[in-house]
Amino acid sequence: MTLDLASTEDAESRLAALTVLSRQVRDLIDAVVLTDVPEGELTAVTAELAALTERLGAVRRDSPRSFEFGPDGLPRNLSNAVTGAANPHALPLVVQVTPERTVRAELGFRPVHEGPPATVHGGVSAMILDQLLGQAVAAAGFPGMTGTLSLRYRRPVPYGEPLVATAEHTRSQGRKSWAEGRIALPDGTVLVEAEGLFIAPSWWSGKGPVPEPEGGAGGAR
Ligand SMILES: CCCCCCCCCCCCCCCC(=O)SCCNC(=O)CCNC(=O)[C@H](O)C(C)(C)COP(=O)(O)OP(=O)(O)OC[C@H]1O[C@@H](n2cnc3c(N)ncnc32)[C@H](O)[C@@H]1OP(=O)(O)O
Repeated sequence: MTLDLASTEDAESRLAALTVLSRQVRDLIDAVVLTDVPEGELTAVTAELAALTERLGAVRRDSPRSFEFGPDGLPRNLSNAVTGAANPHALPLVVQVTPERTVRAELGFRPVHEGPPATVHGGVSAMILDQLLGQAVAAAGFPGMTGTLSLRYRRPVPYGEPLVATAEHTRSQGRKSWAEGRIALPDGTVLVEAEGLFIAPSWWSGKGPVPEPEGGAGGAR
């Protein structure tokens, strides 16, 4: 097999442009949440956005990009809801694997993540920790799907401030693996902590039928 370097470069260049677009859309989302412009301006911007949405939809995939290997040989998921640089919904969380095979991410929430006043929505914190714990079991060599995730919300999570999230694999038994993690202030004060059970599905080892997601397409992660 020969690698078509020109088309690989083209694909990477297009993905870089998609990443820049996603960043711009994040800025747009933030602007929408905080805007106080008059109604006429809201209506005018909405019309422009409808036109832009139509342009982007002119050529459409059936489902988001899934796991793939980047030019560096490492797996990536540019469309992931938490880590995907090419998904405007994602923070995106940038997760580092430590030499001890634990995981760590520096993060900052934004007003768009607000639940209670001046506080990050608890479901958003849960989403971040689900991803981080999942990456912790994967980094330890035991990837799986979330079976259970339990959280203890110790203090309100602020947005607009630097935070640190960490997680580590704690044990495995058969197809089940457990991990713990937390979101903390830079001084180590824990705001939310989580424990999760991750299960390597029977169908990964060909021992069971691959379930169809309820409601049709869109099940790929
Ligand atoms: C291309 C390269 C890729 C590289 C790779 C990189 C990885 C990069 C990391 C990504 C990190 C993503 C992190 C986000 C992770 C999500 O968000 S995953 C999405 C959320 N979770 C889901 O959608 C899971 C939905 N549930 C399922 O698919 C299935 O129920 C499960 C959990 C896979 C289990 O299915 P199954 O394999 O058929 O399990 P089954 O044989 O029935 O049960 C096995 C055992 O587990 C127990 N069990 C089953 N379900 C549960 C449960 N929910 N709770 C507790 N126990 C359970 C059973 O009781 C049984 O126990 P034992 O009898 O053995 O003691």
